Amino acid sequence: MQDNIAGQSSAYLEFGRDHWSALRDAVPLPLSQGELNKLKGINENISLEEVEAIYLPLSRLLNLYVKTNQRRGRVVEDFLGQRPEKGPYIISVAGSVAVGKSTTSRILQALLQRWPEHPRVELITTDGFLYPLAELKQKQLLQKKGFPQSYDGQMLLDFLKAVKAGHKTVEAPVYSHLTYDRLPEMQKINKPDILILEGLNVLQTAVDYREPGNRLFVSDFVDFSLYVDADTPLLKHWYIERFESFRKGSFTDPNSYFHHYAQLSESEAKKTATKIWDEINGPNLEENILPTRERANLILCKGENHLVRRIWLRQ
Ligand SMILES: Nc1ncnc2c1ncn2[C@@H]1O[C@H](COP(=O)(O)OP(=O)(O)OP(=O)(O)O)[C@@H](O)[C@H]1O
Ligand SMILES: CC(C)(CO)[C@@H](O)C(=O)NCCC(=O)O
Repeated sequence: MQDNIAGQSSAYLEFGRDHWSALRDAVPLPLSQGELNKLKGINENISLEEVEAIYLPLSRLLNLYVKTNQRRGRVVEDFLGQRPEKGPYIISVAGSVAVGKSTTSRILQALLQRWPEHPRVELITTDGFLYPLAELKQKQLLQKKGFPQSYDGQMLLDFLKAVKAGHKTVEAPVYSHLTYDRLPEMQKINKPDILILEGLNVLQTAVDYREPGNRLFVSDFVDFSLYVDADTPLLKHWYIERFESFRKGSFTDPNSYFHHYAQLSESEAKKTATKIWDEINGPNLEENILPTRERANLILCKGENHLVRRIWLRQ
């Protein structure tokens, strides 16, 4: 499946791993020991060789895009004779459940904030814009969690509108994987240089509008979009593997929505995770997420062990 992307669309430049990683030579900033430790803190399974080979060149590419955008902003400023309010450069990260969107985003946040042109990089996930659990239950959408209709699309668009307009502080709702629900506290976005917006739905066009006639999409506010891709059997495997590590870890917390799963045996847990994948996350991937892949500016294709095998960059 992954190897078909370039065949389907000549709009993309294709890079093998070696070609791409050779581009890191031009990254002027080597990672300090403190930064390496910080990256390990994001995810202990991430290999530092992978960070250097894949994510450093990616941060350099994004730095070039952001700088170009900043230069374009200065043209408008010269033309107007004054500096207009300007929101952050927005980078979106899409892909399946369990592909590693949040890990990828956190690595990018750590790498991008090292550049002097954009030291303030904030990150939010669209999970916070899922309807609260009680509302999902009432709308009978619990089995459709993560599908387009399970998000408050208008709230997400209102948030992006305010951020892009350069408002000083904008609040976003926060989701907890532990309670499976929105948290009472909000996350404050304080006019960063870059905002990374991560979620299943960031390339989708089908959102639930309160205002008829409002045809804006998330992508209208996004400056650069990434899609993290992997073959479906691998994604299912990663989902089941993560469920298993939750069973031993966070599900043992009595506050966990899935606390009852902590009692399951390993084989029962595998069966449960397989069922959730086959009934919810797998169909959502096929119907709503994968069809958006070729809208992205850049596609990162992962293979075994989350190692990136190929990169496609829209020309
Ligand atoms: N680069 C990586 N190297 C090694 N393991 C990784 C990497 N990226 C993600 N993982 C692992 O893959 C699993 C899924 O990662 P993550 O939680 O980041 O995915 P996600 O796409 O944000 O998921 P969700 O949509 O459910 O929030 C986790 O177990 C994580 O530890
Ligand atoms: C919160 C989402 C939708 C996306 O991260 C996902 O993790 C989820 O909860 N999916 C529903 C089925 C499940 O529990 O995995």
